[in-house]
Amino acid sequence: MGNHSIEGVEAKEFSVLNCIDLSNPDINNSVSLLKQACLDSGQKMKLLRNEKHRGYTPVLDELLDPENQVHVGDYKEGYYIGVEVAEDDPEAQKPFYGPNVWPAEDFLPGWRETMEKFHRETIKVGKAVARIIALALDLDVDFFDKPEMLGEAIATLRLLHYAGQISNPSQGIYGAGAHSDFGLITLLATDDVLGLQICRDKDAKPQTWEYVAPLIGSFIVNLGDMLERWSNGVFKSTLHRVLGNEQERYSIAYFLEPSHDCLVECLPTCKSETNPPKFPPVLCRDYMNQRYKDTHADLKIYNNGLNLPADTS
Ligand SMILES: O=C(O)CCC(=O)C(=O)O
Ligand SMILES: [Fe+2]
Repeated sequence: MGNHSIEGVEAKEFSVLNCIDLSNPDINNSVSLLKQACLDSGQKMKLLRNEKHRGYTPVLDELLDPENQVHVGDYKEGYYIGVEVAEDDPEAQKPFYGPNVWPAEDFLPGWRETMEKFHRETIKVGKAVARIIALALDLDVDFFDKPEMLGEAIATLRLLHYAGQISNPSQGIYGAGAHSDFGLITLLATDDVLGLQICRDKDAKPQTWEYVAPLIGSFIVNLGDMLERWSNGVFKSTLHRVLGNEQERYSIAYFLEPSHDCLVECLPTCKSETNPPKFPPVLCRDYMNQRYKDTHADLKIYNNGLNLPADTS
């Protein structure tokens, strides 16, 4: 990370955050193992995500932009891995805590260990970025480190695979529909296939979309909707989408949200008499439940085994 102060730094210079070096040979290994797993669709459905949002999410399971996606979901499949909490631990009562869904060790040897390590290491990066955000908002540097914040974070790793379905915005076909992520920030690692686009000014009409150039060995940092709410719009959440071309693409998203019981409300440093809060306070668990419900297929559609949402392409 560079030594720039936040104030007065042009938005472009924030790309110095790309210099966080997390290159880890294990990750390459896990990507090839994941590819192997993707070839076996019977296995995948055995690992189907559960009501805690852990496990495999099939193509079209998620629909992020219902207005433009004409009711066909995202052409991506994924695998959610959250904070591992044993079934008999009282914390597992919380909607986003519980045991993960893991493939059998002999099916993907070492995979669980690699993913758990990635989860542990990435949260440290997320907290480091959160400290910079805290300073930029005139808060104590450790504001987001408190237990009710990221001390007991909901932190979800999601491995994503785009099989090469070509997107066609005029027909509402997207790798991932336009959206902003739900939480504080998302750390995104991608392969070298172009696909991710951001819209810098989400209120502009028409919207302008630009590709984000992949940079191997670095994270793209997307700002989430809770940060927009906390900061009263000082930080706008990043509107983004993925366009597929015929190339296969892989990415890893690490979504960082505060504790279940965190009340996300306008920060004292972001409001004044002339600038009152723009958003009502929300409880993190309620907000997350609603956002997942709004964007993911009802699990009941999978009751008949391999039934996927209708693909009208
Ligand atoms: O695959 C990507 O680059 C982005 C994925 C994404 O935006 C998401 O899963 O929320
Ligand atoms: Fe996203």
